[in-house]
Amino acid sequence: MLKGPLHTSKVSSSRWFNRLFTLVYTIAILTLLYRHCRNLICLPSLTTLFLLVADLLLAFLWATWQSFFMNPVHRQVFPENLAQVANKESDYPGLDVFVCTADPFKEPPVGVINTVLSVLAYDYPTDKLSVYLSDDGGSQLTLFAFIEAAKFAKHWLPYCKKYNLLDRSPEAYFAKDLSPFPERNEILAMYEIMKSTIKDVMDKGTIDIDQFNDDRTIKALNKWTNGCTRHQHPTVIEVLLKHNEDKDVSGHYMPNLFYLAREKNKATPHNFKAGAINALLRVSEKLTNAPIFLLLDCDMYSNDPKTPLRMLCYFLDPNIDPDFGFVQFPQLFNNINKYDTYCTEHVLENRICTFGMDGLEGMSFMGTNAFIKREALLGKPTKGKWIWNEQNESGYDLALAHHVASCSYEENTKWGSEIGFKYGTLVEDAYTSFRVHCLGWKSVACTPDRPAFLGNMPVALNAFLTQAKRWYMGLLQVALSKFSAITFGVMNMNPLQALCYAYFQFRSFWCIPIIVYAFLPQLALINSSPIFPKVSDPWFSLYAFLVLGAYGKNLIDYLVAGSTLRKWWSFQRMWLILGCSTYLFSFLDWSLTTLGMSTMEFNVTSKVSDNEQDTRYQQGIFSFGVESPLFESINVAAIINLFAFLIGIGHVCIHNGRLEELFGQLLVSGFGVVIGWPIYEGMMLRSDPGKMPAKTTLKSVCVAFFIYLVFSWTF
Ligand SMILES: O=c1ccn([C@@H]2O[C@H](COP(=O)(O)OP(=O)(O)O[C@H]3O[C@H](CO)[C@@H](O)[C@H](O)[C@H]3O)[C@@H](O)[C@H]2O)c(=O)[nH]1
Ligand SMILES: [Mn+2]
Repeated sequence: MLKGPLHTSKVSSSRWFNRLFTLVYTIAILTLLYRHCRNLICLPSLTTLFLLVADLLLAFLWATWQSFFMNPVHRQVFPENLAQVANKESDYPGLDVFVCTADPFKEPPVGVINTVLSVLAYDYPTDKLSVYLSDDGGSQLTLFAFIEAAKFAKHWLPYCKKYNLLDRSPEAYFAKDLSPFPERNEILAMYEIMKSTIKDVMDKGTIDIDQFNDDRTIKALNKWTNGCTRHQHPTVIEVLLKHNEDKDVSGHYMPNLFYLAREKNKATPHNFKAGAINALLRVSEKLTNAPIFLLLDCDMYSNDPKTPLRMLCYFLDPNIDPDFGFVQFPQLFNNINKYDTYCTEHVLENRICTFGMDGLEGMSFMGTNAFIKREALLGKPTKGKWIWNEQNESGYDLALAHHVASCSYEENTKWGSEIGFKYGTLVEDAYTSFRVHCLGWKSVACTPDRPAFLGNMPVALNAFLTQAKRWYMGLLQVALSKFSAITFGVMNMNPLQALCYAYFQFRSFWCIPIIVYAFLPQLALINSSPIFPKVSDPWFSLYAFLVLGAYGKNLIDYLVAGSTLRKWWSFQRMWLILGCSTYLFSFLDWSLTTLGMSTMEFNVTSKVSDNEQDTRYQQGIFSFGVESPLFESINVAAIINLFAFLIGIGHVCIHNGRLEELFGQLLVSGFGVVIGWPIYEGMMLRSDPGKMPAKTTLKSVCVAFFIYLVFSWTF
């Protein structure tokens, strides 16, 4: 019996209010759908059909969203009680950390080094800790950078531990003006030298091996022969730091640090990040085989060295279910502005989806920041207490590790289909998580006050919309496959949990109702044709209830989640922007890929910062700047709304009695205009480099005019 708990959980008391709201709102939705069906039968029209389809989809997506509110759970961990189950550090299980990078130019190595150093310096027994860097760019430059990083680590780790620093990413640490310790300036100087050495090599783009005189470096860098490219190269595994051999400057052993570039050739699909993780799983199994691994994106540095102790509160709990599979920490970012302009803080995902799923079968895996039981990727949970194998201390077989990282290794195996991370989608994380939960594994969310990990989000609109397009296209691939949440999921997991997954998988479907409501009422308004009930009609109050209820509830959710009114407003704007662009284009991408007219591509998000864009973003100003079809569709919607609103005002001024009939449409287009303000500014009122390119604006005006003409004939 434990004296103090390792973790506790509490079901949120707000669930009763939410359940009641869901019930009342469901009745209102059904009433509206009844009205559409009745209208369609009595007075069939294309407009009613569009409204019915849009509202049916809204109802479906709304229903999936409700599942997060049915049983939210909040948990707490007590690492201070760990000593009861593991009284010495040598009782801790081994931990392998996987850090993925894919392109030294989009993901500058210095940033990746910061992530790696922040985990190498974890407060975890060094003989139990191994860090693997997966370099999917197969780049000599990255390896070079890490040879330098390994040298710096021998100074950095003892410094962190001596002063018990909280910030163990050097960049984050030096950015803060903390009270200086005696060695601070010396370490800072070393860090700056490392940075400039790497920068020089990056600027040149090649490495002159002759300049080195130590054999180990020469041997490692010589693995790149002339014909090597990022798409064609042999497996490279380098042991950069070896426990039991490499010591830091204070004489303590270092954790292991491995560099891995799996073999690539053009004939074998490499399956993007999922392929990289699977190679990591196999290689690490041959080298250190820790029972738990932590997966990190290269820009997600650790912000708290005690994080592994928090996850141990679950893994070491003697009473934990044997089907317990992973602990997910939230994805938080350190560059979000106070308006959350692009809604990249993901307030609802982090504060509602997380706890909502945690109370069902467990938080979904997010691609990074998760500590996962190795077994959870190898098959179904086994019954009985979890027993792990001790790490392989007797040395390891590097030749075997090379073998399992080769292109041909996965041929005719279950890797990617039954075991490891799953292939066939651009969102290996959401899909693998879904399949793992379907097998019966459980998970929890761990949300300490001090963020466990911090990363960066894009600060230019096109970069974010493109990144999100990749996510939603990937999710669509799952939604419309035989592993869809609403078919396979409902049959293989708690149906509410399946609905949670459906909420993500079907997100692109938002584009249909959003586009219907961004164009139909407006075009009808331009043609002075009413489509909503008159203000005096009792049906109008139903609409009013539905709209106010949805927006009001959403605002409450935002505020209860600890966010602000301003951020909520940005969310409303981005929801419509995504609906008119990203969601729509992810459908297009999905169609082209499914028809075989385009191949699936994982475009790595650039982590290079641009000062001008950063400044603009911090001021809450949109960065458009580049020509993009994603902007065109947003502009067209904005133009139509403005035009409709002005014409609508004209109609009601000329014909006194029309206000009652057209009120709903005026309101919708007026809302469009208010919410679209930054877009009008970008098109007409700004002259800085972040404005909307004139060519994009011009194209949008032409398309908007064309749509106007077509609809003028139909109404
Ligand atoms: O072929 C590839 C492509 C990407 N990556 C790595 O994958 C990570 C994520 O890539 P990024 O471009 O940063 O994508 P994001 O959209 O920011 O990533 C989110 O979405 C991904 C796909 O759903 C998840 O894998 C990530 O964990 C999640 O943070 C990065 O570390 C990359 O280096 C690879 O290792 N190999
Ligand atoms: Mn990323």
